[in-house]
Amino acid sequence: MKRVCIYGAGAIGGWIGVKLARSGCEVSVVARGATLQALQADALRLDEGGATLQAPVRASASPADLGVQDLVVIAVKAPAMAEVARAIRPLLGPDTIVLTAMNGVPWWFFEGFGGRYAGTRLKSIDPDGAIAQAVPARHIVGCVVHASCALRTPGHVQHHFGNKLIIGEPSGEKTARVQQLASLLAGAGLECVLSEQIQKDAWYKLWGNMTVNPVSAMTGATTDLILNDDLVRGFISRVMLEAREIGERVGIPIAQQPEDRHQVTRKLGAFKTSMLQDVEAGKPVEIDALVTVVREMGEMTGVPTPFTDALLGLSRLHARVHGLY
Ligand SMILES: NC(=O)C1=CN([C@@H]2O[C@H](COP(=O)(O)OP(=O)(O)OC[C@H]3O[C@@H](n4cnc5c(N)ncnc54)[C@H](OP(=O)(O)O)[C@@H]3O)[C@@H](O)[C@H]2O)C=CC1
Ligand SMILES: CC(C)(CO)C(=O)C(=O)O
Repeated sequence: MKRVCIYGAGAIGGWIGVKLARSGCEVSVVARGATLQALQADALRLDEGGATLQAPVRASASPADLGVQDLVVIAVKAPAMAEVARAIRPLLGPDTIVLTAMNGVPWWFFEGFGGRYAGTRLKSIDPDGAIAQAVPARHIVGCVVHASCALRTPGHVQHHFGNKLIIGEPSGEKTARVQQLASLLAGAGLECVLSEQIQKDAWYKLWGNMTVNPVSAMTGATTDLILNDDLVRGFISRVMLEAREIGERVGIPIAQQPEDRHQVTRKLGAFKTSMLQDVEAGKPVEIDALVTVVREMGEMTGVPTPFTDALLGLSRLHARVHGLY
């Protein structure tokens, strides 16, 4: 697995890209705007543990310039996926793996999983099926990112904490290719965990950030302030109980109480969520992949979602008023 393309060299894509390039992969990048300019002039850079690591990469706005890859890492924010789908084709050969390093419920969630819901297309994620058509499910390996990175400047990433990528085939099978990919990522210095059921890992992460992220986006509050406010914490716990019931019905039960999950988030301290960072940067927010989709899955499974609906209505309105949705 030598030829690797990072689609979206922001905080997470840049972090993974530098790691893979320095472990011997031939890394290219699909980028645009200021990031493209920066990477055509200079190396991709990563500040980590007091050192700056550099990796020269081939950057283009056009996937056709980069050609068929062994591995494509998609690390854009969810609202950018429709555009990625329109352009990604030249990167995909018959054996290309597409690793989706993104938060939220991915478009392939019910591929090879979900019992009676198997194969369901989530309209809030992939309204017309164009994403699934552009990236056929056979290419997908799922990925849940447990790390925090931010952009210092375009093409220059600051790693904050966490080094873990949980990966897995949507079917849960331990295929040769997923094991090979896990070795590649581990060889690049990333802690790589092979999941039994990647949908469950994605859902557990979502269980925390589907609430804290939009509340932070609306209020400007860091995670500590959100969890220290009894009324806000009570509200988001009610949203989480709805999501937990939905997860139970689709086959991904969570054997925890919302308070247990809050303890995980509390460990982050006074942390600005990625959605708050997006609001501050004037970038589109990942509301559909984090919240709208839970409402959709509530309708699908017959779980009433009054608290989720309130959170969605308010956060969507906030984002619309600020031109971010
Ligand atoms: N940052 C973090 O710590 C964590 C992030 N995540 C998740 O990882 C995913 C990526 O997040 P993050 O790295 O923070 O996001 P960033 O916004 O930092 O990076 C996304 C990058 O994708 C680029 N991009 C978007 N559309 C295109 C396009 N059509 N062509 C080329 N490049 C494109 C953006 O370019 P441009 O700047 O021009 O828009 C940007 O450089 C998200 O789902 C996020 O929720 C998960 C865990 C932690
Ligand atoms: C803050 C955290 C870790 C949980 O809400 C997160 O996932 C994010 O910032 O996107």
